[in-house]
Amino acid sequence: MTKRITSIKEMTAIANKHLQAGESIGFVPTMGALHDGHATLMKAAKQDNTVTVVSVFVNPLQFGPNEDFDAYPRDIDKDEALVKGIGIDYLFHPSAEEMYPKQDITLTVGRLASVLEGAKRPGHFDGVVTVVNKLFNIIKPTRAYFGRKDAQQLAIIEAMVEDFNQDIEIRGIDIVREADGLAKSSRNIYLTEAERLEAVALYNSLQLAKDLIDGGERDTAVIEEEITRYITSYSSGTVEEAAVYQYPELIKVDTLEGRCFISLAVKFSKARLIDNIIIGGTK
Ligand SMILES: Nc1ncnc2c1ncn2[C@@H]1O[C@H](COP(=O)(O)OP(=O)(O)OP(=O)(O)O)[C@@H](O)[C@H]1O
Ligand SMILES: CC(C)(CO)[C@@H](O)C(=O)[O-]
Ligand code: BAL
Repeated sequence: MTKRITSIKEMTAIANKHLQAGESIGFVPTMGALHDGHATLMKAAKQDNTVTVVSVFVNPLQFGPNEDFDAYPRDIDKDEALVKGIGIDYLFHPSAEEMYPKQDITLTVGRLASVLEGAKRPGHFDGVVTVVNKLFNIIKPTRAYFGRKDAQQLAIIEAMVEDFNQDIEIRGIDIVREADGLAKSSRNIYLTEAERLEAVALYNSLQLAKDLIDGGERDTAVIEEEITRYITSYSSGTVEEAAVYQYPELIKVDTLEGRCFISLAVKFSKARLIDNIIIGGTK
């Protein structure tokens, strides 16, 4: 039975009770509009831990002034049904007033946020680490689960727990995709019918890049150009970013070497989608 909790005080008391009993807490932070990608994170949390917590909170701090905070899909009852179906113990769903009564102090990420999504969405990762820190302090997880779809977010959270000496194991979970390869995302609902069909171009272009790499291509400029050419030829989307970065250092590389990922951001009429493929490593 899942218990829905909106109060920070109650959530913390429950977390303390479980930790004092020697139980482990697995935590999945989300912004709701839950889908199979989130479900995979939840199942991993359930498998690894005694107690599981999922948070649903559309965090105002990580949205820019011209972004989709108001339009972001919200349906807590539907989310609760999915969370219940998986057998999660607690659904933490605080209000913005509960989470940010004062907001006198927020965190800043620095270099890791100066590229990729951080460069395109100024302040975004400051908002993410601020809310994830608060959620970690409230829920005190033993392990926390993040999707590899948001590769830069995962790298930043890993750096945060290291820099702040937080004794929390961060687990990255592989990207869950639709049957045609499109990465599952709450924002896919913004796609028109025609764009939904075209959006498979993101995945296909990353597969094309993988084929080039498997065929020996090491020049990242060539790989980036091919991805852009493919997306532009097969969809109406605009490529905002197609770039190869070292993971987890998030340094742009000219030649493929070691653990890298190709990051892709494409803007359709309303939806801005991201995807990536990891090369030469496991994270
Ligand atoms: N397709 C997916 N595969 C694996 N993990 C995912 C997938 N989609 C989301 N996640 C992960 O779920 C967590 C919560 O993400 P979030 O609630 O923002 O969902 P989302 O579908 O990514 O939404 P958005 O459309 O805002 O990107 C994040 O760690 C994210 O990386
Ligand atoms: C981690 C997160 C829940 C913080 O608001 C969000 O950035 C997300 O859904 O990936
Ligand atoms: N999944 C990342 C959260 C965001 O786009 O704000």
